[in-house]
Amino acid sequence: MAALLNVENVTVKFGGIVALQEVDLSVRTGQTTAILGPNGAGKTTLFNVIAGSIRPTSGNVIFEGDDVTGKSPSSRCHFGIARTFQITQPFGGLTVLENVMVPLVAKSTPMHAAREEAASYVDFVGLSAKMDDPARMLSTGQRKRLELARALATRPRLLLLDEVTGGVDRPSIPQILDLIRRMRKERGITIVVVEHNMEVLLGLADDAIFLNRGEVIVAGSMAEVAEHEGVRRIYLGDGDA
Ligand SMILES: Nc1ncnc2c1ncn2[C@@H]1O[C@H](COP(=O)(O)OP(=O)(O)OP(=O)(O)O)[C@@H](O)[C@H]1O
Repeated sequence: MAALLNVENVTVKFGGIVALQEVDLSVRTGQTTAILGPNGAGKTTLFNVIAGSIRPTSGNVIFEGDDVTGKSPSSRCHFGIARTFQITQPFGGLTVLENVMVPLVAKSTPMHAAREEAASYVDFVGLSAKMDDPARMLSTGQRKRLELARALATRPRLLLLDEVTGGVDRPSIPQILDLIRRMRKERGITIVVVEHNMEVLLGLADDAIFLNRGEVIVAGSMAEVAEHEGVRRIYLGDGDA
């Protein structure tokens, strides 16, 4: 299957710290890819390199054949790359619907069409009943769903999810995972996730890359990577930590 995104030989240095060392990653079209690793492994740095908020010291990021390495996050958004944040950032004073309309209006969608399209995303994430409530009234799980609706409103082909179940109460997690799976299946969106919960990862990801100290230790199918002893040690508590 063709790759939608390729990270090629990317190194990121912060002063003397090498956060990523010659990392390659291929994200297959229509699949969900997980970035795994212990604390400080470079997961967030790799995520930010793909999102465009960190520019690599060397190496390239190629999206659908275009070199987007030097492009800003907002310009990547036009290419079809969207991201969510670990700490959600809705406009608290705007309603749920208005929050989802923002990216559409920013793309010069006429107001009536923006309202209609935004309502379809609000419905897709299961927040129709909250449509006219101010975003600040939402629970953490509902905010995560609003974040997904806002991401959909950028009409992405690649969606980057940062700890999408972080801070969400356990009973609400399956609904969010179901939504993400539907984004992939029904809308064909390719997904990259950074996530600490192995149970979540196993239920979500097709492919995975495992980093340690900025280097790729293993990459392949999620099932294969989950069997790697380094992954088992960190995520499943096998052996000495
Ligand atoms: N802005 C920065 N300035 C200096 N060093 C940084 C910066 N961002 C990350 N680092 C360092 O780069 C390395 C990789 O960090 P990164 O946050 O990517 O790891 P991570 O795998 O996401 O870790 P965690 O699971 O703890 O979030 C770490 O040594 C970190 O201290």
